[in-house]
Amino acid sequence: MKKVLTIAGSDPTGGAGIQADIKTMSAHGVYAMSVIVSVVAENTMRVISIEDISLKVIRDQIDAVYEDIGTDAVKIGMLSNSEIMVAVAQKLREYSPLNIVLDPVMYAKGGNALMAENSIETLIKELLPLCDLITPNIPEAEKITNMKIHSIEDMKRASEKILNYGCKSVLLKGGHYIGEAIDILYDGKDFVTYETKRIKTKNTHGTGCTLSSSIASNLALGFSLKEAISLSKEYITKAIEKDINIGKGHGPVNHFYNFFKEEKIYENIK
Ligand SMILES: Nc1ncnc2c1ncn2[C@@H]1O[C@H](COP(=O)(O)OP(=O)(O)OP(=O)(O)O)[C@@H](O)[C@H]1O
Ligand SMILES: Cc1ncc(CO)c(N)n1
Repeated sequence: MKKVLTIAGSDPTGGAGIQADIKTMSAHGVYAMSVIVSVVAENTMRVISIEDISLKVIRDQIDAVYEDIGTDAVKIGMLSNSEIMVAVAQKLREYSPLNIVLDPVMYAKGGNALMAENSIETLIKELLPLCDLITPNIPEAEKITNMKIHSIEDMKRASEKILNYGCKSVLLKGGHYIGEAIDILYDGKDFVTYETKRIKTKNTHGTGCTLSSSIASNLALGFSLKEAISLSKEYITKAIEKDINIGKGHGPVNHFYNFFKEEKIYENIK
């Protein structure tokens, strides 16, 4: 069985963060593990409070995973400050896991900060060079590159700039763009566009967490990066489409619909 680790924050209402990651990974037939770096008291409407786990316990959790089980892919989500980023980066350098997917979470859907503004430099310096893929949304890409993104051309220019910081590839997500839901992959050679129709819904809490966990799972299962993203784009689109309408705000997506029966490619899960 393939094993995937998420290093991220937790959401007690189960729509984003660690909980969304574990649901997504389980739906892909991989064994999910988690290192919790912050406990976020949040729901579909707002963030109430955030408590970071101590650096020691973050490091110990990562050691616990690698001492015993190991990973085929790692998804990194919310890292709330520079000290946590440095601690996680140091452990990643120590264990050199394959298939690192970084979702540079900065804000919750309601606009609350999940990452300290002054830690962007650390994110760029410490974590980007370790990543196989980074999956920023448009506001996150704007912060990383210090440029405004208003068009597909701007998305491409921003991806080139982010790749120069040392990660192997960039998937710039267009969930926040007007028009269709267009994500663009840049791997240093080609731009690949993944486009679906925009679904009319308010229930998009945790879409980024779900997409990055799905990509990490598909990479662990042995798919190439381009295949993994294509399958994951299909997964997130169906998860948004099969609306479950939970909560009073931006509700979670659906991990419970049996996508596998529809997807021949998943018949051989071991
Ligand atoms: N309304 C929508 N219809 C179809 N696809 C969508 C919609 N909203 C987002 N997506 C897709 O969902 C994925 C996640 O993108 P998005 O930009 O929403 O991430 P995000 O802002 O990081 O999410 P979050 O921070 O809430 O976890 C992308 O593939 C994007 O194209
Ligand atoms: C813990 C956590 N991670 C990520 C996001 C972004 O969706 C969120 N709202 N909460």
